[in-house]
Amino acid sequence: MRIGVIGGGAWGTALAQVAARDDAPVLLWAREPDVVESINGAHENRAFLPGVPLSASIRATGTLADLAGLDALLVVAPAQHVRTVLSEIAVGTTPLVLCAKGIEAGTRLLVGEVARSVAPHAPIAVLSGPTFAHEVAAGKPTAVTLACEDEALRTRLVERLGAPAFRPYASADVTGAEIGGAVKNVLAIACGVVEGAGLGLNARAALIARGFAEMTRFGLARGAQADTLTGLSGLGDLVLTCSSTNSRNFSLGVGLGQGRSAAELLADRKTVAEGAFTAPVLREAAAEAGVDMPVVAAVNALLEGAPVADVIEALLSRPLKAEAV
Ligand SMILES: NC(=O)c1ccc[n+]([C@@H]2O[C@H](COP(=O)([O-])OP(=O)(O)OC[C@H]3O[C@@H](n4cnc5c(N)ncnc54)[C@H](O)[C@@H]3O)[C@@H](O)[C@H]2O)c1
Ligand SMILES: O=P(O)(O)OC[C@H](O)CO
Repeated sequence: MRIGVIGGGAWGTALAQVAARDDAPVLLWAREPDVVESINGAHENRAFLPGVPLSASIRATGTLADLAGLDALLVVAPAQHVRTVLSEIAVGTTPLVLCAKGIEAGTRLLVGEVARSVAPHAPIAVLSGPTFAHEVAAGKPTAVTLACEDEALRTRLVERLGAPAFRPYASADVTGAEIGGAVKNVLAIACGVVEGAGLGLNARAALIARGFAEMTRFGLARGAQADTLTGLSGLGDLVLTCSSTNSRNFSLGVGLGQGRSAAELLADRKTVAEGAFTAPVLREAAAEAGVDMPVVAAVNALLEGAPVADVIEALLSRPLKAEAV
């Protein structure tokens, strides 16, 4: 299976490295000419994954059309740009493996739904889970959910991408795999705020648990299976992203919790904190589905400039209620 990767950020590069196991050729499209040059010339992505020696079998291109005709494409552009990049390539019936985590602004579509609308004849799969790119690229043990409704394709992808230190767990629940990754980014911002505001570890654990209840309510309303939400792409990724400043979303939250503004924190940013883009559209999608998501609402308030103390007080003064989802 000849693999192409759309997106030369940290995650696209790390996944190219996974796919290049045993010197298998991998073609990666990057938007930035310096990334193409750095990968082809120095076997390193100095801009987005510095310090990681890449396989010589990874070749980069700045021309999306070069990826046409490969056997599967890993789509690793940020969620808000997936529609544009897929519109610029003749996908046809080539399987698409969606690896971005988010919901498209305006349409409220999950990335897989965006892909279906742009490339209606392409089989869809989703790869998602607790995966810091630099750890995957360094060969540290990692497990992900690989979701695809087509059992034969799912098996081929698991076999092609799987390795002792990169373990894809198969699932047929594409929607569930996507919702975990999209929602956890917003909840990670909230956990970062707890850290930045010095609210303590009890508060962070409570936020992870109550945030997971929000993810579950929203996921079930959108057709996800409960098992997927408690798996790697849901709870697994929530725990990872809510625990470490290696997460861009958690770090953004730390800054907000320290009283800095979202505008200041997001200005001139080269890397993506998807939660900042997903938060407003998730709030809309939750309202549309009739799902209560108070932590998501709080993150939106902070991104819109509400004072940290006010937002925390509003959350803490909600009426006490039963714990059940
Ligand atoms: N980095 C990780 O550890 C990690 C892990 C799992 C999933 N992801 C997800 O992968 C996706 C990509 O993130 P990343 O970490 O690889 O990116 P990154 O933050 O390392 O780099 C930013 C990327 O955005 C691209 N970009 C910026 N503007 C663009 C535009 N107008 N059109 C197309 N592309 C544009 C850049 O070319 C670059 O590839 C995100 O959805 C992210 O949530 C990241
Ligand atoms: O750095 P973050 O917050 O985008 O998280 C990266 C991955 O999604 C973790 O699984």
